[in-house]
Amino acid sequence: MFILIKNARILTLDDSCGEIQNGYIVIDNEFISKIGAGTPISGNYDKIIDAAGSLVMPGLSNTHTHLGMTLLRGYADDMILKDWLEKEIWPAEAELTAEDVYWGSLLGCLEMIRFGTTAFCDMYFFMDETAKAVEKSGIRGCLSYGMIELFDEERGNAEFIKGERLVREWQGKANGRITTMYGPHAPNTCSKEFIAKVKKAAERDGVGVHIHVLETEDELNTMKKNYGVCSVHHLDSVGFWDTRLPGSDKSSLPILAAHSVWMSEGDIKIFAEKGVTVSHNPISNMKLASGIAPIQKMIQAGVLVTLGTDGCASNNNLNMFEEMKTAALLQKLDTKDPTALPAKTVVEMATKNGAQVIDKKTGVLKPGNKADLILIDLKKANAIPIFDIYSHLVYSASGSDVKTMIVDGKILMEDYKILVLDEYEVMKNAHECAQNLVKRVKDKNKML
Ligand SMILES: C[C@H]1O[C@@H](n2cnc3c(O)ncnc32)[C@H](O)[C@@H]1O
Ligand SMILES: [Zn+2]
Repeated sequence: MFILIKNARILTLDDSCGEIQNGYIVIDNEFISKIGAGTPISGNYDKIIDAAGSLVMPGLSNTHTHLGMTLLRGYADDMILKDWLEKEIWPAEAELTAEDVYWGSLLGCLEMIRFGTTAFCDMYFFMDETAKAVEKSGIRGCLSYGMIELFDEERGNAEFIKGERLVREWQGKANGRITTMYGPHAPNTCSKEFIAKVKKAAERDGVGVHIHVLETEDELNTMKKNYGVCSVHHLDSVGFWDTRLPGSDKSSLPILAAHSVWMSEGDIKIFAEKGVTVSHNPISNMKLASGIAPIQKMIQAGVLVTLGTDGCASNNNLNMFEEMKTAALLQKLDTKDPTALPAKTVVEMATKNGAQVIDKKTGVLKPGNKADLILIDLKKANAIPIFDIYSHLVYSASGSDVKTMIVDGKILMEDYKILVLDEYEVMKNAHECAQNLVKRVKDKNKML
């Protein structure tokens, strides 16, 4: 497809270009071929989008999700993380089927399209199903199988095989929209030996790693009690944070650390030195009362920080606009400094920073980059006046202001109409799967 977007206000996120008040973008198949001010040269376009009254910007990147968990939205609220996982979520997940994860993932993709997220990093089970949902929905996904070894070698071997198979079968599929990582669940659910094995496999296969780290004080205390050091230092002792392609620099493979709440100054220094990327999930951290990640300190130390929602059972949605606003407000409150985490920094976290771990040719609108972008409706009461576009996006705009989405040069939603999925079918099937899943869990509990 040869697409022209005209009459647009454009936020490129490209430092050398910035904002264009009235301009155009030309998309040639999956790539942006031209961006400029004013009116474009005429061309033989397959499609012309008149973006008058809209802002065109890079799509949002959600760097920590568990998409299959969309079916467990609101299933177990208001609990502490350990009980929530062990008493409610894991027993429910034991009843999940491949079909559940397919429809749950597709529902998640639908919600992300509606709310402007063009790319995400996921860690879950039955990941072939999530990959199929990504293939079908047209968005971009970096997928990992969540390996929970539980310090059991036999279980670890079986988990590792599933993680490895996902990487081998799906890396680069769907025209590169699907990428993969290894997903060891967390330092308190996987042994050091297992994590060292994962590091080697990631380097061998040339993919990154996605892990939960220092999410709760309980994790910090358990690690200190069992190993004498925190999770970051524990994994540092097996070189996990140095996962990289042999002979290349620290940025060669993405190392994605979700949460990173209970970080010491020393932990932050390790992340900065080793090039670890943090996925900050403020809403999940607030809902589970896990704590407040020292994001301001991490950024000052040079850590690349991105944003994620976490799964729908701890958020309870996939709305990155809510995540952006919460991230900004929470750092201000925590540091008692209203200048902490300004709006521009938050928008960068949700776009170009996230793109660094998913696809480096996205996250910034410039020629040669992939055409992953969204149109935000500015003809809305909450968009008048706009003195600063970053302020609007973080403090006033909402996910429902996203009217059009293009990923890899393909239009997924236009003027609020989803073009790639039968929205009703997805919602109906996901709803049925959720009801049946909960019934199976209840029946099983009755038998116990
Ligand atoms: C992949 C597994 O991870 C589980 N999970 C979901 N949210 C969290 C969280 O906040 N911390 C740790 N683990 C989490 C998910 O239920 C799967 O079992
Ligand atoms: Zn998580």
